[in-house]
Amino acid sequence: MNQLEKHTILNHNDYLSTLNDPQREAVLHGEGPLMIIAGAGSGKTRVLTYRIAHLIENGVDPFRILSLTFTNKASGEMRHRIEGAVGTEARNIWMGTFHSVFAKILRIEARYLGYTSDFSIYDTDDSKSLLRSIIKEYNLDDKIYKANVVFNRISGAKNRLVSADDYINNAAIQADDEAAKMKEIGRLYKTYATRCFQANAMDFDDLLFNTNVLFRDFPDVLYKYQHKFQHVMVDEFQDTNVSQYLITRKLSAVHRNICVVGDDAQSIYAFRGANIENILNFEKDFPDVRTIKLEQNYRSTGTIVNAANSVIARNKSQLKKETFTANEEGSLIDVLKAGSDNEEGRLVATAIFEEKMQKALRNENFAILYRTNAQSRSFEEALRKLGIKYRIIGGQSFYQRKEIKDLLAYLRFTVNQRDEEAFKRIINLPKRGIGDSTVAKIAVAASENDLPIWDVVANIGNYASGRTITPIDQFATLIKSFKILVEEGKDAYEVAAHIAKASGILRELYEDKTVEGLSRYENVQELLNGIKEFVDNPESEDKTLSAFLQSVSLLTNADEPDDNNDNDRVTMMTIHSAKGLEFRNVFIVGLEEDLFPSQMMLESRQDLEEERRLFYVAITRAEKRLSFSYAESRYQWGRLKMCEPSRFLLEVDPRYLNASRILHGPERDSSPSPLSSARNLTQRKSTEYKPASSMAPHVPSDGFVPTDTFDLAEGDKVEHLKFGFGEVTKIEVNGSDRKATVKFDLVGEKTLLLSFAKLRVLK
Ligand SMILES: Nc1ncnc2c1ncn2[C@@H]1O[C@H](COP(=O)(O)OP(=O)(O)OP(=O)(O)O)[C@@H](O)[C@H]1O
Ligand SMILES: [Mg+2]
Repeated sequence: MNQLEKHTILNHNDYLSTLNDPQREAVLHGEGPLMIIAGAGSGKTRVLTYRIAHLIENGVDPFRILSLTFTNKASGEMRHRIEGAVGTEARNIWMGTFHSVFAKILRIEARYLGYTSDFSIYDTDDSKSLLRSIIKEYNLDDKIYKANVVFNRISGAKNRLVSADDYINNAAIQADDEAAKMKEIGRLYKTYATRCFQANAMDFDDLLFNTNVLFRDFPDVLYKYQHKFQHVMVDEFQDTNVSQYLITRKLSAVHRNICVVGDDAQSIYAFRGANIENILNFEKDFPDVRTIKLEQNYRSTGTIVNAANSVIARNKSQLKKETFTANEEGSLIDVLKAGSDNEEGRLVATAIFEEKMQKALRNENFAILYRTNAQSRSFEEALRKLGIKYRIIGGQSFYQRKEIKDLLAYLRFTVNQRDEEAFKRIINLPKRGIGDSTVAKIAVAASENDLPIWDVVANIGNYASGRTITPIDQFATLIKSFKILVEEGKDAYEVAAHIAKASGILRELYEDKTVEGLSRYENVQELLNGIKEFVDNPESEDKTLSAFLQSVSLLTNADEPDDNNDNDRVTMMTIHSAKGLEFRNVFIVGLEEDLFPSQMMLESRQDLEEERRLFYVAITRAEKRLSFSYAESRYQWGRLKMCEPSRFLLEVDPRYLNASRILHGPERDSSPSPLSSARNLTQRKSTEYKPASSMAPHVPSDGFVPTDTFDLAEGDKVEHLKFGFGEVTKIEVNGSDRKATVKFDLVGEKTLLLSFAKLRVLK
């Protein structure tokens, strides 16, 4: 069963009977604003789905329903389920992410903003590359003005609806950046925005920013959509930012049928401007809102729900709500302790292997969740060695691969000859002897003369002389020949297949006989297959290249196309992209200080609380079984670094942790290959997994050791790495599960699990 089939397709008659009372009340709620703020797994998304089905069954035209979700995948699943209830009419719902839905509206209304409907969408790489060239053109110090940092500043401004001019004219807004010695952000922002506009391109933030401008400056356009959308629904409402909220509020101002669902405890995008205030503002903006509470969790075992509650209760800023479950208690949470990151990979992979065998599970029942994408490597290697298939959501996804971006850049430039980033990517690809400085000169000439880049390229004789003219002329002729195909009305596949050949991309990859070359060649083939599928799909009304580009430009990393025949894979992804999803068994890995909570999030209480919400999101993805893991050392920037268990491990009520199963790896990182160990499970178990109590003491130089390696008694004075000095007031032993209650001078009483709390006894 995959994620999709797991949810039985809605049956026309019986779906109301599968809801509890408050859920049914929400589904049947008639006109007027509705808000559901409720804990994880309580059926918010289910309510939204059934509500849409119910509206359609009662005569609401699907074209007049707008439903905003977090990933395209989530909206695909929703649509699929609604289709089961109401039939193909479900395809007409305006459903998708904020970005995809508003890109669609912006294409229709592009002319109001001075764009053509073929505008390109710059991804983050394009944006940063453009900024890098501007920073260079201005001769700014790129150690202070890092493209990444500048990009984030501009993005932050856009998400607060601050335009470049607003920025330049407002000293208060600039204060932060000036304090960071970045006085030039305003000028960079302004030039960046101008260059994007000249390139007929919008970046991700512009899709929201420009939608706001469109609705602010063109009341008749707003009027049209306000009247069109009779019902507006928003899932994951806690993560909408100001700009998204404003759009939804305006769109629902006429009919006032707005239904938002979310969970403040799962708000994890404050760094992108998401604002819990939205939830509070909603009640002000819609004083007649009907608020419905959902308190029963249907997803997870009692242990998992209680563990999650014990963690989130530590956050000061949260709305009061209770979650309980009628599901079984389930097994305790395992804690896997590894000597190194490689060993952590092996422990997790072997645990998956064993659980699969013992319970006859499938790969897709498992998910490994980490804080940062870079952590995937050790798990990938270990899973591969055990022959367990996996899929990485995010990271180097298909559409991020170089050869795919190269061909897409050709396609983009064919459709929009003002696209500066696409131009830079392809002008010398395959190599034509056109150097970076020539490319920079072309960009500057275009910018100085306020011309689209294409006008300079197509008339290069007017702007340059010498050797470079011939290859640029040839390039211009090539692009013109591609444009003719589009103008003749050829479909996306015909044009793209021709471009792949005529540009020389396919030939170059074909001639590269290395393994990487071959796989790149296959990737390009795969992209062409995808375009063919798009063209042949009866659901694609518009089969032009431009329509295809629109459909792929907003695929987020979480929206990787599933490999049809091979869905049975372990899922690996960051916690951020796991939002809204659920898996039978979940491993939360890398639970170490500075990694999770991330070092960057330790500076303020707000940041730490956001990080804790992220931990809460991770825990609540699990249905039946949850495991934590951490490594005692890992390489970072080429140096071996000792790591300390995450404070979050200590924050989970120890009642829910399976201390007797704190699984240790071998003392040193010299275990046999996991493949051979998998064949000898029983034998390996006795050598590799040692219960905590039988571990030989390993005393690091700082004197802090897991306390179960020596005797500790009530009355002992101890020092803890995080909590400081304290006195042991109680010791509890339950099998090999040992806990100590310590009264700390600074932070008060804490109950610690002795197998991983690192204490030093003061004699
Ligand atoms: N009344 C119900 N009876 C049986 N199963 C239910 C019921 N309500 C929800 N579920 C199931 O519980 C699980 C969680 O539901 P859902 O994903 O809608 O929760 P959610 O509140 O959106 O969670 P999250 O906050 O993580 O997004 C799903 O598998 C869903 O099908
Ligand atoms: Mg949900």
